[in-house]
Amino acid sequence: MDSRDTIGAISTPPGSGGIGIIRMSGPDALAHLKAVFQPLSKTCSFESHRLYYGRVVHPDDKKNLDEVLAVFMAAPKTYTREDVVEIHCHGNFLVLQSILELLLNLGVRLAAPGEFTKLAYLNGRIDLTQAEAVIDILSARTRKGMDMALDQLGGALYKEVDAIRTSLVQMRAVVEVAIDFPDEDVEIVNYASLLKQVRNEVLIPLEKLLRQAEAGKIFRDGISVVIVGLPNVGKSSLLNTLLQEERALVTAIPGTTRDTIEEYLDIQGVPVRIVDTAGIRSEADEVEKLGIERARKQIDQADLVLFMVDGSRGIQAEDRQLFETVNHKPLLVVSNKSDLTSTIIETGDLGFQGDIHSCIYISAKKQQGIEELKDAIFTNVVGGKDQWQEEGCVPNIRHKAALLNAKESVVRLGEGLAMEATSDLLAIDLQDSLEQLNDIVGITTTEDVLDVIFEQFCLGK
Ligand SMILES: Nc1nc2c(c(=O)[nH]1)N(C=O)[C@@H](CNc1ccc(C(=O)N[C@@H](CCC(=O)O)C(=O)O)cc1)CN2
Ligand SMILES: Nc1nc2c(ncn2[C@@H]2O[C@H](COP(=O)(O)OP(=O)(O)OP(=O)(O)O)[C@@H](O)[C@H]2O)c(=O)[nH]1
Ligand SMILES: [Mg+2]
Repeated sequence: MDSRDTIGAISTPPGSGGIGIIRMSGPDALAHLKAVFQPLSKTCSFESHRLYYGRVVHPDDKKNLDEVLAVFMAAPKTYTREDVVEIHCHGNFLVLQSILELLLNLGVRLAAPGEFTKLAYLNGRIDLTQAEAVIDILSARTRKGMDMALDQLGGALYKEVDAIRTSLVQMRAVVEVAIDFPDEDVEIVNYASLLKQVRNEVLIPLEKLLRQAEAGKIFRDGISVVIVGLPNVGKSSLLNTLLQEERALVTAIPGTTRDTIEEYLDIQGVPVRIVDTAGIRSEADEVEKLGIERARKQIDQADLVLFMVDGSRGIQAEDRQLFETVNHKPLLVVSNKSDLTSTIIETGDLGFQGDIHSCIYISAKKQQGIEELKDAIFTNVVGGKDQWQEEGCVPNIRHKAALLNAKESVVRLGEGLAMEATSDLLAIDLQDSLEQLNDIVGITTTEDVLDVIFEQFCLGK
């Protein structure tokens, strides 16, 4: 990436919206704006961080491309720390494309996905965890996920990792003095106090972050829940009730759902991908058979299976046969149509080993028992509400891998201190753990890791 060129992109999603924004960053951003922008006020001096009203006009034929608001933001107080220009157009993708094309013809380079945010990171406005938080914000599917990402964007994770880093740097200085003056009479390394510092300032905070990564994982990554059962038990009705929307066709004819249907749901902050499937039966036509194949694939990938039976009919031989084929997955038995009769479903009769809470009685049609079902899903995947007591930032999978490596070195360091090992040995473990933490915040992160991170962005961010 040549820091001297000026990049540009459409920063709003394709499609129509109220406003669409084109963004440029780089030393020529203002010159390019001046080339295409015709102010409608007499006093347009492009003062930094001021919106100006005007038109974008083609420099050659003076064709009016749109009525816009434009802003110039002078470096370094900008998103990228370079000069930034935004042109706020009407939210029509054709308008945005023609203006972007004009700018590209003037010499602007089309930005790579995430390049604006990468500049913000490379120019030191944010650290790598904050850049990653921007991705999480764009992809958050629940308010809780959003809140977690905003905390991280605010530097919550950076601060915790940085505090541990500071402590390691301090200890390294002590140990290095000892390496430089090996014959010093006074004992430079106080093993007992260093050991205490390692435990309190490094090991305990590392373990806390690792616990938070584990507990928060579900809110970050979400889960996949698939509704499985014989035809006509009410699977699609449940999907519709959960979504509060007539998403799937519901009829009294068995075999209504042919393809799998997936949607997203927020269950107490957990992003849940919920999949409705074709009812599974042996005598199925060609199309239905393909649907059943798809259902099987979804079951394989699912974190949780909702095994639905028609409670008004009780458990049938076919239910039992189907159950055997999904019994290896984590599952909840859902007895539907509780509005008709209140048969007690013996989950043992299915061959189910779970506890009695594993059968939930609902009426998808009358919307009864739905909250209980959501609670059961939440408890099943989070393992009871008590486990999510700890607040605080949630390291992602990349951070977690580095934290585990850091912990390994720190444990070794602790052992070294307990044995009063030589300073150069201690220094190696100190350095190893420090490097892992440097990787998290992006001090020493390699180019290929950065590529993987910033490729996840969409264009214009
Ligand atoms: N129009 C618009 N809206 C937007 C953004 C944007 O770039 N443009 N954002 C981004 O995509 C987000 C806001 N994030 C931003 C973060 C930092 C700065 C920024 O200029 N920071 C300067 C301080 C500016 C000041 O103090 O006035 C800095 O940190 O030095 C701007 C936007 C969401 N909304
Ligand atoms: N009384 C009653 N009827 C229900 C309930 N849920 C679904 N039904 C009815 O059961 C029939 C089948 O419902 P669907 O939701 O289409 O069942 P499905 O499991 O998706 O069926 P397939 O797609 O064919 O596998 C429809 O006539 C629904 O109105 C319920 O809770 N109570
Ligand atoms: Mg259906």
